[in-house]
Amino acid sequence: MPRKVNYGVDYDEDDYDDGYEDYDYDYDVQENFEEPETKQETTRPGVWHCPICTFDNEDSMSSCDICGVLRNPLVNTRSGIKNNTVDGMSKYSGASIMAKSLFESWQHSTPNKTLTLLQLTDEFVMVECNSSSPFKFDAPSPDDLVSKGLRLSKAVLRANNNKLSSSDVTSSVTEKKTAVGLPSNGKRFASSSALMSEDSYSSVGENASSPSNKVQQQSLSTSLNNISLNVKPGSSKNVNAGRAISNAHYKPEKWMLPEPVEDRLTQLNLAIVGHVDSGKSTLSGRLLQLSGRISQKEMHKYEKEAKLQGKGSFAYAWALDESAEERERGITMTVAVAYFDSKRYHVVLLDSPGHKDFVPNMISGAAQADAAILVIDASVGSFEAGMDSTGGQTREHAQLIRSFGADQIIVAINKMDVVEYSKERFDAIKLQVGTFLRSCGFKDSSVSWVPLSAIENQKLVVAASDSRLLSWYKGPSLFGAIDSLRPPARDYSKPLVMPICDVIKLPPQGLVSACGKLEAGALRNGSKLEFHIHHAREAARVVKILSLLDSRTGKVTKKAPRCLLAKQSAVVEVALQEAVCVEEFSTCKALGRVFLRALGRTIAVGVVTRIIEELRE
Ligand SMILES: Nc1nc2c(ncn2[C@@H]2O[C@H](COP(=O)(O)OP(=O)(O)OP(=O)(O)O)[C@@H](O)[C@H]2O)c(=O)[nH]1
Repeated sequence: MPRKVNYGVDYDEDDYDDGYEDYDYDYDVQENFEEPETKQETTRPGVWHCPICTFDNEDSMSSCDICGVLRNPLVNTRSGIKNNTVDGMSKYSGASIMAKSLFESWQHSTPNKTLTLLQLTDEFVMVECNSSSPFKFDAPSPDDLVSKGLRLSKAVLRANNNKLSSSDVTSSVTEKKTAVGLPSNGKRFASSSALMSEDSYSSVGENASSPSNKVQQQSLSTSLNNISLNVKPGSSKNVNAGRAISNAHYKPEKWMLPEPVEDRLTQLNLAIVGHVDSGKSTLSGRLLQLSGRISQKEMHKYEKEAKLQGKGSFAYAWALDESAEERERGITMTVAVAYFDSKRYHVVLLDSPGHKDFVPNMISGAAQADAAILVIDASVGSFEAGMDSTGGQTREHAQLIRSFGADQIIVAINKMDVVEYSKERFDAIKLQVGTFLRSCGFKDSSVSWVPLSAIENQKLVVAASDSRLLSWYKGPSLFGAIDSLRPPARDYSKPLVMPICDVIKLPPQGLVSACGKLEAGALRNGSKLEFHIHHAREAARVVKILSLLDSRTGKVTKKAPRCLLAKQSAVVEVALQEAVCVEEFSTCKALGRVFLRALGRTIAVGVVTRIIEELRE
């Protein structure tokens, strides 16, 4: 429906460099928009229908189990409250679906090839590209898969470990006990131990002996603590010395360095994240359709099928949400992967689940991301639910994305049609989210804002046609914002590091397949490898809180505090139940980022500063 038009962009062009101390961390900003009338829920016996996300909740629920919106009118639901969480998570392996798609991506560049981890030879893990048939991905839970793969790798590594000389490997295999520094506070450190830019991290890592440099931090939030891991003196010396020597001696072979090829698009792993029902899958489906990856015929099919199931509004989402349960529930449960080309990039789109129960699956996507689109539902109630400090996935996803190293983010303020393309609403959301993103460690210059409507195709590829949006926004479309992202840096000259996102066992042949994102180095047939699994989940125990830190200066303010409160920063020692592969952040950023979760919530983010006890069996 064509409407009126008006004016222009209000991009922040501030370049923040490392001036984190300049930020205003008080992000509990009051909004100054007028609340449009809220929609009324509809009810059927035993269930009430959420007016925002259309989910049918049990009558006992006082707020929507999917999007968190309060029931309207609020009904007394104290008796017989049942936690109607989404179950079946373990049946869906986001990682495996992602693995499948990543193999497809591999095929994209090298047709008819799959990446197969064949076996450990006497000395090395061999990775080979062959034309074996695709794997089966009817996998159990992602974490089961990863830990199974980890165990298997560990077992074989143990058997072969004594044959791996320091010149063959460049980093530690496993660690068991670590000390974690928890800087909290939602603020970044201005100096060595404050929340830093990635460059700052590197330089700090070189001076790890300085007390103020022992803890390095990454993105923080006001509700989160930051963590970093330490090693006991002595053992760390040997561990790090060995690593430094082998890295210093490393010389990439000629084939490892990329040849400048014109006309080849740079690959960009782009995670689509955000609160449940904000429209991530719909937006992803739209992007695929507009970039020609979904044909009109396919789209008609999705529309027809979605209508038949009474889920007409989910037609675009169906392109990504492929399982029957996802479609029936109208939510994404696993990371879906799709591809499209923009002018500059071959985009690998990682559509993440927004529901709180599937944050572990979302993490699989976040770990692969070079950049992210944070989708925000502009409608009244939904945006606020996403920003809720206790359960809002807008906040949690932004923190996780940043803590995995993606420092560029596009904020897609979606469903602008629902708020009549109101500039006031857009500005209020931008103010609140912008302050929060700064507290997570995003520089203003690395954040772009696009008001859009995925359903009405406003501002996705071309200029808006709705006059109300056109009247005040003349900035880039979502495609334009994607093309404005900085290309990801891949360090080909360093030794190979490939954190594994998925491991699939092929029992008949006794083979194990693995896939992951190459963080550094290069890979080809017969490459000698060391595998790291960096988003494995492992039970851990806080052994002791070593010191509290001033979150601005990073200086120790108190030794051995008895407890750690929200927003505080600290160095904490953590013991893991089983060994996992990690590196100190100064050695390898990708393997040095950690976060702690408890009771289904992310409670702290930070980095590994020291490995205390290394398991080398
Ligand atoms: N009015 C309006 N509705 C939208 C828009 N984008 C998505 N929706 C609707 O929002 C609902 C949820 O959309 P999804 O794409 O499934 O949301 P999601 O964020 O992928 O959901 P999860 O992955 O389960 O978190 C659907 O009914 C969509 O039709 C939009 O721009 N405007």
